[in-house]
Amino acid sequence: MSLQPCTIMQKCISYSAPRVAVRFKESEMALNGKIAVVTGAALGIGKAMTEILLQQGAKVALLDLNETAGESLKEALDKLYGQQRTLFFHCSVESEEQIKAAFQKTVEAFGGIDILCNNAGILNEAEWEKTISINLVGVIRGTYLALEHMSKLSGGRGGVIVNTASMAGLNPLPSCPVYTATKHGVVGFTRAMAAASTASGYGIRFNTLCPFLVQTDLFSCMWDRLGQFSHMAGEAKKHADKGVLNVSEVADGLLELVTDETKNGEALILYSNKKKYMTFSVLTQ
Ligand SMILES: NC(=O)C1=CN([C@@H]2O[C@H](COP(=O)(O)OP(=O)(O)OC[C@H]3O[C@@H](n4cnc5c(N)ncnc54)[C@H](O)[C@@H]3O)[C@@H](O)[C@H]2O)C=CC1
Ligand SMILES: CCCCC/C=C\C=C\C(=O)C/C=C\C/C=C\CCCC(=O)O
Repeated sequence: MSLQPCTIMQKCISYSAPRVAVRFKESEMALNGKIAVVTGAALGIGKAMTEILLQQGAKVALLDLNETAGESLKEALDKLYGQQRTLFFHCSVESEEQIKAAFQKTVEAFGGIDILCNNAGILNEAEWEKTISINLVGVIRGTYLALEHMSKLSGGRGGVIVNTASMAGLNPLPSCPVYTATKHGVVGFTRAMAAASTASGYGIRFNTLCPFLVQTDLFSCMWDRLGQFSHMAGEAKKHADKGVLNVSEVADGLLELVTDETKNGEALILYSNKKKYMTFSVLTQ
């Protein structure tokens, strides 16, 4: 697989139409009547998550900082699924106010929230504070605000929250220490929330997706985002040789975590053509 600098790659990226909508009969759709929110929904993994949730019958609120890409995706999805199936909100996960407003409008339009995918993330070792703010603080903020609508303790129906971490949430990526720290944080936060939910009766399951490399802009553009670690860019080639996932493989992983009601506090590791659940050892005294 060849890796290319961001500028060239962006010219190569063309809009790929969402997968065909009418693949399933209504009775076969696992998420009929469910309401989902996806952050970072306009491109890459979030876009594929949105598509699979729609294919399975859910209504989806798309939240993204990129207004142009978000609105153009909404327009394409309207043609396939009808205008009533999706909402788009121009929203940064760094803004408490914007997330709050997006959740509130979703509940008013669709009648609740059953599924939250905290997916928005960046890789930028040069802007490391922003990386922490989006990748980790954004996930915590989204989760806490969603609890107000989803938790059975506050009148919600319960549901499932899936946070996009990474293999870098389980193993170190030496060229990206801050990205690694944020993704370890997401895995730890999610596991703790899963246990808190069980202990407190939120009625919400919490899981993480931990993909290896995925063919998206984040991956293609990492060349100029490594900051003081840019001399380690060759590491990418070594990793890429082990295989790169496509976004629909990650979306399939999401569907498994959303639909399998036995999964809570799990980290689903996704490699190209294979997947497995992380086994965590628990320290006892
Ligand atoms: N591409 C990869 O190799 C891997 C990516 N991941 C994770 O998957 C998630 C999605 O990444 P990709 O789809 O690859 O990236 P991407 O760059 O293709 O898409 C990210 C989306 O998030 C949006 N976004 C960025 N900052 C935002 C903010 N502050 N508020 C709202 N939306 C924002 C972008 O506008 C974009 O639509 C990230 O959390 C990333 O860390 C995990 C493992 C591997
Ligand atoms: C040179 C830097 C490579 C950067 C690659 C670009 C994007 C990566 C995004 C990720 O989320 C990373 C995903 C997987 C790799 C993480 C850990 C590597 C573990 C190494 C191993 O176990 O083989």
